[in-house]
Amino acid sequence: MSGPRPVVLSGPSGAGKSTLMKRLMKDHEGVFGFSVSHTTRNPRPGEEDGKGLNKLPMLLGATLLPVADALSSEDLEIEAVQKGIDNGEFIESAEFSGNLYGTSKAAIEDVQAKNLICILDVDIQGVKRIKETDLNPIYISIQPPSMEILEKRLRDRQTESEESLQKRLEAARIDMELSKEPGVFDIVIINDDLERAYEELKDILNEEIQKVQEAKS
Ligand SMILES: Nc1nc2c(ncn2[C@@H]2O[C@H](COP(=O)(O)OP(=O)(O)O)[C@@H](O)[C@H]2O)c(=O)[nH]1
Ligand SMILES: Nc1ncnc2c1ncn2[C@@H]1O[C@H](COP(=O)(O)OP(=O)(O)O)[C@@H](O)[C@H]1O
Repeated sequence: MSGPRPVVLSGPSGAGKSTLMKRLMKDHEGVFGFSVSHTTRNPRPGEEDGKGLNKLPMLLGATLLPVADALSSEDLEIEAVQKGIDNGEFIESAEFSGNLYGTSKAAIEDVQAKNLICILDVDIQGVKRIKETDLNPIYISIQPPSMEILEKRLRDRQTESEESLQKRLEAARIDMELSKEPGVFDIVIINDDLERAYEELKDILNEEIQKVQEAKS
């Protein structure tokens, strides 16, 4: 299959991946599609199940399984995701900050079937797992200018409890180190000034964007 290459966007929570991705999708209508992740994390206000532009639509695992009195609905969701993973329905999965996240093969196929550039937002563990597959995406890391600025952005976003925020900062330290390893990412973009970071992102994707636009015209 010779559709457009997918794009993996990775980097610490709070680095600005969603902000950049939403802008990219808005400015290039009909070019990108988002690989909708499955997760056991609780939805944030404004996030809706199964809707592409909302960051992380949830897998309502409980609806996929027979009712089991002994299990809470959260357990059922975890079990459903785990079952999908065990059945080989996921290209990758990882635990992040106490929650399970995964990319189903169907999520990617849905986007690729429309000949769109598939964007995957995954953590560094996901990047490593995707490297073992034949997906062949462009690997992009979005990094904050510093830990201090990252913490401020995460606090200002007001989406996390103190505990969740600390877990994200801990994961960010690891991510920032690993992203420096040569050969992991095609490009590391420091999201200091949003405009400049966005221009850099568009530049690296320019060739694939043009391919999709030409195929449509
Ligand atoms: N491996 C993997 N990581 C994911 C997936 N979806 C989201 N993530 C990562 O999980 C982390 C937390 O994501 P999220 O809960 O959306 O929080 P946010 O990044 O702070 O908005 C981020 O590093 C995401 O890149 C997925 O399907 N697989
Ligand atoms: N370049 C930037 N300058 C200042 N604030 C930013 C910048 N990029 C993103 N933000 C803000 O930082 C917060 C985290 O960004 P977000 O896109 O949610 O990160 P991620 O998806 O990587 O977790 C958001 O509140 C966003 O508005």
